[in-house]
Amino acid sequence: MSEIKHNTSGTEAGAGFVLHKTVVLVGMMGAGKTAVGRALAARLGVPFLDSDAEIESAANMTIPEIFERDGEPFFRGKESQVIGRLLDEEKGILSTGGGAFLAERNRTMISERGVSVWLRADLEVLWNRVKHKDTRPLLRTVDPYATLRNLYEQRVPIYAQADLIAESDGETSIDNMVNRVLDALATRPDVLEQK
Ligand SMILES: Nc1ncnc2c1ncn2[C@@H]1O[C@H](COP(=O)(O)OP(=O)(O)OP(=O)(O)O)[C@@H](O)[C@H]1O
Ligand SMILES: O=C(O)C1=C[C@@H](O)[C@@H](O)[C@H](O)C1
Ligand SMILES: [Mg+2]
Repeated sequence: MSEIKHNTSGTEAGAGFVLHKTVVLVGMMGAGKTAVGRALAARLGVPFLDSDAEIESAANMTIPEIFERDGEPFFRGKESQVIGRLLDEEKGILSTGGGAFLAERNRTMISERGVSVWLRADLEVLWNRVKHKDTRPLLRTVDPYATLRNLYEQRVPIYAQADLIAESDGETSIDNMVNRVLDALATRPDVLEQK
């Protein structure tokens, strides 16, 4: 990876890009925020940040353990703090947790200090990606598919407020998703400038 230079105007990355604002990936569980965010950061040679991973390492607990011991409102408080800190610390690619964009204060921080990209996927695609894993406490219900569907219906209108959208269908590889996010960012040279 090429050397990363931090300065007041942006993070100078490899491949002739300068990142002027943090790119914040939002969307449902299983949308690919973590997987695509990591690959996008590697492609651009900029830092990769993940709010779920930061919360887990700060607490030295997994997300299901935090939900179980301290409850969801406690987790949401930590999530806001971590997103605020990561947006302040350095410019990079920030993958959020699936519920992060729902809180108005988080949306305000993100729109003031970054640019949001909604990784949109159909419910069935999301379900196929999350159904085998037990790491998402909100899906630990008697009917996790119905729970996911309810969350999807409630949340889609809020994710739709993101600045940009990249579509993820069942056939799109993680690398192709990176290209789609870059295509969306091509409309925003104020965020990602190609030298
Ligand atoms: N476009 C894709 N093609 C193939 N697999 C994908 C794609 N996007 C995500 N996946 C896979 O789906 C699973 C869930 O993806 P990921 O963990 O990145 O979702 P997330 O949006 O970060 O979810 P959460 O909100 O729970 O953190 C992972 O195994 C990931 O590798
Ligand atoms: O969609 C959600 O509300 C969540 C998604 C995950 O990323 C974690 O942040 C947590 O499991 C909650
Ligand atoms: Mg994730």
